[in-house]
Amino acid sequence: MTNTPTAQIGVTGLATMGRNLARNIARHGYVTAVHNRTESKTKALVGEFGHEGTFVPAATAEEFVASLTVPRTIIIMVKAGAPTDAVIDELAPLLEEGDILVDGGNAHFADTRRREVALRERGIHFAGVGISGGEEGALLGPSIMPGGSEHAYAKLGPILADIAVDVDGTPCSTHVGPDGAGHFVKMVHNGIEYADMQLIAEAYDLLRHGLGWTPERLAEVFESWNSGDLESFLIEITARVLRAGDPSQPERPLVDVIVDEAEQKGTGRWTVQTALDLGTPVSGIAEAVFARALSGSAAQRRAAQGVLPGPAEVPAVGEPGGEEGAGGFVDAADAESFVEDVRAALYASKVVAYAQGFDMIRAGSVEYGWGIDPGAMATIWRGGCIIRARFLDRIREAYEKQPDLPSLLVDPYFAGAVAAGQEAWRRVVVQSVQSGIPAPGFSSALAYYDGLRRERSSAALVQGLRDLFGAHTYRRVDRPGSFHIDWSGDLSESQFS
Ligand SMILES: NC(=O)C1=CN([C@@H]2O[C@H](COP(=O)(O)OP(=O)(O)OC[C@H]3O[C@@H](n4cnc5c(N)ncnc54)[C@H](OP(=O)(O)O)[C@@H]3O)[C@@H](O)[C@H]2O)C=CC1
Ligand SMILES: O=C(CO)[C@H](O)[C@H](O)COP(=O)(O)O
Repeated sequence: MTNTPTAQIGVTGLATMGRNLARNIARHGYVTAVHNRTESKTKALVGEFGHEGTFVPAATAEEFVASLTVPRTIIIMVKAGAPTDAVIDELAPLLEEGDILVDGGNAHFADTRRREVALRERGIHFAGVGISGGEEGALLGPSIMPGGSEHAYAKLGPILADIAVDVDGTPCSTHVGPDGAGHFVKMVHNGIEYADMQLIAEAYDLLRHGLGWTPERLAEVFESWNSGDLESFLIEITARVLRAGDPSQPERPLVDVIVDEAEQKGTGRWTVQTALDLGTPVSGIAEAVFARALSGSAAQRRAAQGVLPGPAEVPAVGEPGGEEGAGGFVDAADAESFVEDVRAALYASKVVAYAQGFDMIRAGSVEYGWGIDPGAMATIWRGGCIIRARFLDRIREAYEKQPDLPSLLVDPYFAGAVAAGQEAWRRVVVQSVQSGIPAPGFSSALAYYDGLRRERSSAALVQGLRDLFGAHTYRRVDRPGSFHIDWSGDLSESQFS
């Protein structure tokens, strides 16, 4: 099979994401070259969906590159890490100066920076592009976070805007910034995704054990929440999962037969690792990553069961999957107000998680000189991606009004919304502690909120301790400079600068 150069764009890597992305591109009228390491996937795509557009199948990397018009645009959609390097190593020698190579996978932004430099030396434009929306989004319109040079974006931008989902006439794709900026923002997106899911899971856990309601009844609660401030894709699919029955025994809730150990591919962990380097407290994302790790610590969990007691005075909780009204720690008469408290706690904690994520985007942008516009990120996350949510429009507005907003939490709308729910939030955290139902996302978000708003923090004592054991010095509230106490002598103070 020898291809003449007719294809406007190529996609290599035709698994879940690449296959649907290629279909999306072809459906928009682009002649699309398709290639996969294992050729059967290429044949399957063209055999099943060839009628949707003009595909140019290629059996080898050489045929694939030869089928593209010059300068070439190629999107790589393979497993992140070593597989991406392997594909780049195979393609790069076949490319020419001016060609554009796009990595649409979930790459670590540091890898993207490294690859961009290496390929730039060969005259190839490398663009790291974050794509979110899963299988369905890739086909019907994802949210796209393109990084890379202005030059690459000039050619790539219109294609990505065509295939991205549209919200209120605006495509959910915009140039994020140079080199690793797109993958950095995608990484933080996924970190927020972790935090959001953890908070939803905590809300479910508290409601389930607090009220003793069935998952099906709780699905109704989440459905009702989805018509208010919490409206989002994740709340919508929570209702779907809770409503689902076990396919092999439909009267049993699916959620009760799924092993309670959350897995992870790594983007949440990368977010936290990077946040530690940047010094940005993304406690909501960190709690979510650690909660997944704890859930997966099967041996320790087994060892602790029946050994570590819980609170003695808590009434018996209905068996998971038991009858409605089997009993929880909340009095039946208080059920409605408990549901409303949990909703308020979820919303406030979610605002904190997003505020922390946006802080991290700003910190990364400053560190790497990317010039990322946070409001533009909120705009492209309004549709297509996993964290799409009604309140992202509010976040967009907040940054439009004040681009240098110090924290989303001090925007008047969000400050008011969180203040309105804070008493309920505190009640829920107290209740979780008293009942022994862990809610690390809710409680750490509340601790962050209190840490942010208090005039004086406990860190003054930490500084005093550091000065005592290590002469690390401290600053004073009443005059500039660094100071140290002669702790082993006469307790006199000396000034260092
Ligand atoms: N699945 C999702 O919901 C999302 C995934 N992503 C990201 O998109 C990318 C693609 O994801 P997905 O479609 O799920 O596929 P996978 O991450 O499961 O990767 C499978 C693809 O990678 C190819 N591949 C693996 N190793 C190599 C190699 N050494 N050389 C060449 N090709 C290789 C496979 O080829 P072969 O068929 O020959 O094995 C196949 O095409 C990933 O980076 C993922 O993180 C982003 C957003 C959402
Ligand atoms: O990128 C995504 C969505 O935007 C994926 O859904 C994400 O990679 C899932 O991550 P994990 O398996 O770690 O939960």
